[in-house]
This record gives sequence, C-alpha cells and structure tokens, in this order.
Amino acid sequence: MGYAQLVIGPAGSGKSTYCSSLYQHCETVGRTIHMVNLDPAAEHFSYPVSTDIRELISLDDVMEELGMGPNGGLIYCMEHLEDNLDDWLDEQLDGYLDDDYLCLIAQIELFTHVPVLRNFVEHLKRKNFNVCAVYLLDSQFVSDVTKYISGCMASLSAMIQLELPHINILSKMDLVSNKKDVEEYLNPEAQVLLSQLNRQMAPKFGKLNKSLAELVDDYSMVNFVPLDLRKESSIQYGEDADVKVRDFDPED
Ligand SMILES: Nc1nc2c(ncn2[C@@H]2O[C@H](COP(=O)(O)OP(=O)(O)OP(=O)(O)O)[C@@H](O)[C@H]2O)c(=O)[nH]1
Ligand SMILES: [Mg+2]
Repeated sequence: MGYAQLVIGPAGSGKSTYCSSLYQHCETVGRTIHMVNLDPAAEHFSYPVSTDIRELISLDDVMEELGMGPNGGLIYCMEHLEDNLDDWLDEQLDGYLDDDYLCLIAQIELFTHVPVLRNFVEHLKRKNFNVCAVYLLDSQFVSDVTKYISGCMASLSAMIQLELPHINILSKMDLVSNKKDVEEYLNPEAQVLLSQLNRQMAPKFGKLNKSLAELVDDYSMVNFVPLDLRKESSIQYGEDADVKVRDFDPED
C-alpha cells in the first residue's frame, strides 16, 4: 500500500515552496518521498523530480512544433497524457516500492479543463495507493473576500471532481501579521462572508453573494488549516493514511 498527496492550488499559491519544504522534511526524518511533476510548463525545481510529465511531453515542444499558444498547448499536453496514461504511469510506478510516498504537483487547469487528473488518481488507486488532495490558498486572499470566495469555489470544485480526502491549507501564514484576522476564515461563516461581500460588490449581486456564502457555510465543506513554513511543522502519514499538518499555535 503506497501513499500519495496531490498538491493543487491557484497560480502562485505556494505549491512549489510547500513541496520543497515537504521534500526537505522527509529528507530530514529519513523517509523516502518521490516528487512527481504533472505540470508540462514547469521550468525548474528546488528538489529532485522522479517522475516528470515533461519527459512524456513538454509545453515548449508542443508550442514550437504544433504552433499552439500556451493555453491550447497545455490542454494538448493533458490530452496527450490522457491517451498515454496507462502505459506511461505503469512504467513510472514500476520504479517505486509498494510503500513509497508520492507527492504529485499539478496546476489547477488540469482538473478544471480535462478529466485527466481524476483518471490519473483513479489509476493510482487501482495500484493500491491511498491518495489525498492538498489544496493551497494564499493567506493574503483573506484580506480580499472576493478572492477568498473564488479560492473556496475552486477548492470545492476540486473536491467534487476528484472525490478524494481533501485538506485545504492557508499558505504563507508568515506574511500575516495578525493571526486573529485570519481565524474567522478558517471555518467561514455565511453571515461574515455575506456582509463583507456585500460591502465590496454592487447591490445587484446581493442574491448571488447570499447563495455563495451559504454554500460555503451550509455544508461546512470548506475549512482551512493555516501553515507557516517557518515553524516546525508536523506532516505525518501512517496506517490509517491520515495526513496531519499541525502548525498553528492557538495562543498566537
Ligand atoms: N513569505 C512566504 N512566501 C511564500 C511562501 N510560499 C510561497 N511564497 C512565495 O510566493 C511566490 C509563489 O510561490 P510558489 O511556491 O512558486 O507558488 P506556486 O503555487 O508553485 O506557483 P506556480 O507554480 O507559478 O503556480 C514565491 O515568490 C514564493 O517565494 C511562504 O510560505 N511564505
Ligand atoms: Mg510552482
């Protein structure tokens, strides 16, 4: 039985930085982790990548040889991955041991545009991997409720499309000076979100705001764990496949 976490989130939310910390952490505690890059447009990494989609197909080649733009090219790469998923992934997974830990890094476009990421995950599950999703959202988004709501919606969309155990992380907590400002966004309440949305947006959006705020609150589906990478974090995995990121001192 292997374990894998799938790291996703909007552009610039801190995925690469998080993965780099995770890699260092595993190195320190002496556990093997394999980093899997699923971003055909990625340029450089601060950790060794063991499986890289760019070996199958790279965005640069697609743009050059097929004359596609960056976005069409990205979709093309994903469709190509989809077509080669079984063979390529099997070949890659053959190199890993049964109880290895994988960290998959993907761009958000991968699951909003094409079903390939879900199929990728299904394939891992068939190979006996326990997979969980880790969705990162920049804590700076909390200062702007409209960005925050769009981040929540993207996370919700990932939850629905991937149907995986899911953890939301509020990244870059070291940039937040007053942790109290962030607390009410960890388990967002409809009333708070609604009044802030209404304050920022034109009155005609009132009904929409109410529905969005209630959606986030009603099912308690979206909540966040704050992560400050400067502090010693505890990222665990084990028999029950429970991944915990504990990093928030209540007295802060
Ligand atoms: N202060 C602080 N800055 C961070 C942290 N994590 C990321 N950053 C900064 O935020 C920016 C984006 O971080 P990345 O890790 O590259 O984000 P990403 O999600 O991989 O970005 P893309 O791959 O381009 O989508 C960089 O300038 C990082 O240095 C953090 O925990 N604290
Ligand atoms: Mg990155």
